[in-house]
Amino acid sequence: MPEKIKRLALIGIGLIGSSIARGACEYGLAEEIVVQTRRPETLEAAERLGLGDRYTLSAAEAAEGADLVIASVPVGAYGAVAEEIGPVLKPGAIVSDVGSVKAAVIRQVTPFLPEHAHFVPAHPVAGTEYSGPEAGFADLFRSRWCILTPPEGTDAAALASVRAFWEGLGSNVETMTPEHHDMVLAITSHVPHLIAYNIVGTAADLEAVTESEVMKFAAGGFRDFTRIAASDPTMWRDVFLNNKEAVLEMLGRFNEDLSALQRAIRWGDGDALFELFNRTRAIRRGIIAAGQETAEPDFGRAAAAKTV
Ligand SMILES: NC(=O)c1ccc[n+]([C@@H]2O[C@H](COP(=O)([O-])OP(=O)(O)OC[C@H]3O[C@@H](n4cnc5c(N)ncnc54)[C@H](O)[C@@H]3O)[C@@H](O)[C@H]2O)c1
Ligand SMILES: O=C(O)C(=O)C[C@]1(C(=O)O)C=C[C@@H](O)C=C1
Repeated sequence: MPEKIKRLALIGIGLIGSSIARGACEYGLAEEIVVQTRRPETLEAAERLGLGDRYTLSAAEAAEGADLVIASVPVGAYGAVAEEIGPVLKPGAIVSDVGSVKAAVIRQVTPFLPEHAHFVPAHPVAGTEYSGPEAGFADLFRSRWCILTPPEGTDAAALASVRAFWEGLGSNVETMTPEHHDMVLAITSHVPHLIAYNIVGTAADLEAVTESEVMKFAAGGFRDFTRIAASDPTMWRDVFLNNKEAVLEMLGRFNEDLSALQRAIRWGDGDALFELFNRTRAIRRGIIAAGQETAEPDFGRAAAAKTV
């Protein structure tokens, strides 16, 4: 059991912030939780759901006197949050985030934090296509990776404290550089989302495919793409704008491999197609065998449905 955080401030209380609140409460990780969000309606929803002990619309008020501040806002908004909370952070306060992109968030946040505070960037690699405080659930992070990307010279005790917090939520914690994180996540998360947005957009644009037909025949693969393509537009706009280089690099590789597949189809090269499909099937089976995924993933839908 990690040492309890005395005062935990949560800035932003959507899917991720509210899941942290629920998990921290369920696993007894904090003595007091202060919840902040910008919109009164969202704050009221958080209060109705009992996600914290105190509620405020001011990030500075939430962060004042907090031992650990975790911001869970869109990737493009962390700088503004840091600017607001920087002046009120107490000596030794730890600031963290959950952004899906790391280098850009570190660039935004660092200039606004005082010397006496510690910044430990984090990214829980767990989510769903839902957003808002109702969508969260305590076990979202259980058995999922949480990647910490501490800048050089990060205070060891602050790093240990953030690691213990995420382990307390059930995550497996790994550390890496922000640049490496952004490259890995570009291919495992960001490009897959772009592909989903693109294929659903293309299908919807095709004249012959009316919206009702898209829904009517969306039973298998396409339906899975529509789930991903339902993810929050603000969040994903910010991810692509802030991980531009890595995404463009991975898209280049992706396009080359897609052209090779196009060529194999054009020239009837069944062996090339079979070899790739066989290899990718083995990858999926390896993931299931390693216990990282069930054969029929539910992506937290059952848990989210209970709370909505
Ligand atoms: N959704 C996922 O699957 C997932 C997974 C891991 C990490 N993340 C990261 O978590 C963060 C939050 O995502 P989420 O899914 O909880 O989103 P969400 O839309 O459910 O919640 C976002 C929260 O940020 C607040 N917010 C929105 N714009 C803001 C702004 N300009 N300034 C201050 N606050 C603002 C909203 O009021 C809300 O409280 C993002 O950085 C995202 O990259 C998301
Ligand atoms: O399961 C989903 O719906 C997700 O998209 C979660 C997912 C992912 O790509 O794996 C999305 C973005 C986050 O930064 C981390 C996790």
